[in-house]
Amino acid sequence: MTDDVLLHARGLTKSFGDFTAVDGIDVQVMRGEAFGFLGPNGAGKSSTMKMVGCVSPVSGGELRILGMDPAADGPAIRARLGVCPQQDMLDEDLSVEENLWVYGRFFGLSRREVRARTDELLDFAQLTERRHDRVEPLSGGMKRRLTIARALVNNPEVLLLDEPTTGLDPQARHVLWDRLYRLKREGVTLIITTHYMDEAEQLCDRLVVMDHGRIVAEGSPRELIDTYSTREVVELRFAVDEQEQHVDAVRAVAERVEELPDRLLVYTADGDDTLAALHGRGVRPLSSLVRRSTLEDVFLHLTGRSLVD
Ligand SMILES: Nc1ncnc2c1ncn2[C@@H]1O[C@H](COP(=O)(O)OP(=O)(O)OP(=O)(O)O)[C@@H](O)[C@H]1O
Repeated sequence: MTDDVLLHARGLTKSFGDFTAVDGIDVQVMRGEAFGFLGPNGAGKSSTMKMVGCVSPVSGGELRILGMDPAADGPAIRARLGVCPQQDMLDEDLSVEENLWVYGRFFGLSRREVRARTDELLDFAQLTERRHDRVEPLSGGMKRRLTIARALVNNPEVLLLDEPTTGLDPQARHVLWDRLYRLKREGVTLIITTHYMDEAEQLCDRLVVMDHGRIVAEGSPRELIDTYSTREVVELRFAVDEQEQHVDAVRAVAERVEELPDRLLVYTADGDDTLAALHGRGVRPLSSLVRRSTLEDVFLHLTGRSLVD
């Protein structure tokens, strides 16, 4: 294993009694990467992150972080990690800057070091003007940015982000993504869990798709889409109760069709050609939309289910 491998997992398993939440996964994350775990709720992403964050013991298999074993070297690993858990866990009665101070002191930084770092982190989190405000009334996006700033207090080499934008509105998500791009440019390795395919596509250089504790595919977003989907997808919506009667005609012109309750997804290299062929066969949907394939299509192909089910 080289120094460039920041995370190495082989057969990594997490069990809760008889239940196996993470079922023997193999993963390698390289220094400087933005690496994602994409999967629906319950896939085992948080359980994996907690083992990587050294807050939950490994049940089986091998795990090395920064070349060290969490069972033996937990504190040494944690000192070089930043962790953003799913819940912000800020001290809401303290001010923005006090939250950073408390955390810095917790990491054993001197008062002087913490204060110097605070200015930098408030600037990074775009919270300088709110530094004296109590945390409680801040928006969800601001609290998330403060949580990330707090996780950066110890200048970590790796930042773990568990569902970083869940619950945020679109604008707040984009601000947060922008901050994460910046960290990536600065060389921080990002390990991200998400059930948002657009987040995985935007942020991740490489990712694994997880389902029921297992990895079902691995690659860059582009590679996964090229391997498991077609270039384009045509979405067809029909009048109530009419979808069923068109399915055979649609299947006759496309190699793959997925039936969702409210629409048909037609997988094709060229959406406009497919629409013309459907028209020729007398298929008249209420609406049609041609779009490019996404990781959502990859997940549907691999599992037969939608990520947001
Ligand atoms: N402490 C626990 N005890 C028992 N079962 C657990 C525990 N923690 C997680 N699980 C179960 O393990 C499975 C995986 O949970 P996990 O939180 O890792 O999934 P996830 O992919 O992160 O989903 P989510 O986004 O909902 O957190 C779920 O079925 C969950 O109920």
